[in-house]
Amino acid sequence: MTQPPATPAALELRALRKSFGKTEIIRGADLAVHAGERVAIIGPNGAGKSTLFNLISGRFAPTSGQVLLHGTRIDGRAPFEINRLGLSRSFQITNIFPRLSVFENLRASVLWSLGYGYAFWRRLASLRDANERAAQLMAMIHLAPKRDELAMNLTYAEQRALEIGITIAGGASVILLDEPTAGMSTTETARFIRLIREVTEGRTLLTVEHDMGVVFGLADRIAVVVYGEVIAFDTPEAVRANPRVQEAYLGSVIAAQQAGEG
Ligand SMILES: Nc1ncnc2c1ncn2[C@@H]1O[C@H](COP(=O)(O)OP(=O)(O)OP(=O)(O)O)[C@@H](O)[C@H]1O
Repeated sequence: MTQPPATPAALELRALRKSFGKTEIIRGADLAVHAGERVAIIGPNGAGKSTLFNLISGRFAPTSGQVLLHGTRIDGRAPFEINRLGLSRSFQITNIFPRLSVFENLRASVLWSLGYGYAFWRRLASLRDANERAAQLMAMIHLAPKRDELAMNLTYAEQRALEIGITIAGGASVILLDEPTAGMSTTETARFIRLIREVTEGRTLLTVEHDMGVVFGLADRIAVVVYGEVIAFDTPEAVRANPRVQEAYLGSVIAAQQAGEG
């Protein structure tokens, strides 16, 4: 009997390498993320985490190796093409239009994802669909009470929630979040982790994160990047107990956090 083909990983990196000039920053990274998994990428400063995100989202082309989205090669493609294939990235620097309301921001993202500008004959139907979808998104990110508030007048945490709404507006199956809770208070962070869990339910999430509380609260698996390589990719418990990770990174981070708390 022939085996049915295995479902491809939602996102896969194969022997990925990236050099800037003569300096190799990503040195053969391998990673396979299952559909529906939430993965945090951690590692010391300068390890190459942002570069990996830039390679995955199409900002940089790799020097060699492959990036696959649901089995389709996306390395070297333009960011908007990768977005159309179902991968959406949110930045620390926001994509929000400050002078548009919450609802208008969401609707603009939905319309963009529908290719509104190119299908004006579908205008009325699209607009109705977009309004409905924007309203759904607004409820998901708990900003319905702020429907008509200009984005510039939201609190920082609300702006980050809106950013997540914009990121998922197109229905992407794979979401990349860059330090989603950076700059938030402890209470806001806890609330935001719950929000991220809710809105990414059924999707695949990759996040770059420095806050170990967020990492251990959010991730099903953790990828540890050190010096341009994925040195461990496992459950939070296994990563925490991994001697190589302890030595290369986590030992010092946990010690620093404990010293900070003490
Ligand atoms: N466009 C670029 N040109 C040249 N060097 C770059 C470029 N982008 C990143 N680098 C270098 O690549 C290395 C890895 O940077 P990267 O930002 O990916 O690390 P990181 O793990 O995200 O670090 P951090 O945790 O501090 O954000 C750094 O030495 C950085 O200077």
